[in-house]
Amino acid sequence: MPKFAANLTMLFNEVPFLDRFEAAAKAGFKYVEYLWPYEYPAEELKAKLDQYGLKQVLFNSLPGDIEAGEWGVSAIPGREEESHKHIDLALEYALVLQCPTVLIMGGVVPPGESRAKYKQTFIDNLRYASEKFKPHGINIVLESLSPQVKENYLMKTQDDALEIIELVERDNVFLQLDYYHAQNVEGNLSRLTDRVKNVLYHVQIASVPDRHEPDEGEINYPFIFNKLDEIGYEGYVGCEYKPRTNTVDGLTWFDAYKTK
Ligand SMILES: O=C(O)C(=O)[C@H](O)CO
Ligand SMILES: [Mg+2]
Repeated sequence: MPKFAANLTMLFNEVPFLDRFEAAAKAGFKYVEYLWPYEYPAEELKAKLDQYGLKQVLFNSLPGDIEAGEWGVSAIPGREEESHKHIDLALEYALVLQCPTVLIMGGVVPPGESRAKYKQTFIDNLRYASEKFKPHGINIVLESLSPQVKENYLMKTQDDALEIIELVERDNVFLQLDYYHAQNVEGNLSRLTDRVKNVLYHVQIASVPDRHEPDEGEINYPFIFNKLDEIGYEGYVGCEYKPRTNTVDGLTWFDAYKTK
């Protein structure tokens, strides 16, 4: 049975961020993820995790200048030094938070720019991250994003991410499969799950088309959860969705999976 992680960036927005740890624990979650921890001292977040008996299972490297449309700098030629600073900072936080996995954000490839150059830049920076994280047993994941969320992001299909994982040639770089994006871009989710299973390390879920709770829309998540069990997936499943109304009211789907 999947191990579900509350995504505190998307869930429990009814309360301030630092109160979401308690809310998630009260709702029955044992694991949490969120996009970026950097607004708070790592020690303060670790104290929250400990206070509510939660394990942090994922967070991301910094996104760069979101206002300017950036979504990661590690794929952007000329920003290598900044990328390495982001990676070093992510390592600092991962060690304090005892978080086993970091998503390294690649970046947007502006129209007219060489995708090949961005891809090679990302590969080089991932190798840097791999070397830094390896001694601490921390793994890296890459995620492909649908154009309606982030147009011209370096990785759109799962094959885009698989290609980079292969080219990086490091044994601590894996795939984060977000079924919301995968359904929007390519569908065929059960066969896709089979195809990526050897490098599948983190999963995220949300309904399609509205990115709400996994109990509506065009994806049959109970079937997907059984599929993940079938392939022996032992990672986490991040609940990265926008609640229809109130987070807790929308968690009825979770009742069947909550570890008592
Ligand atoms: O956008 C998503 O689906 C993510 O999981 C990343 O955290 C940010 O792109
Ligand atoms: Mg995601």
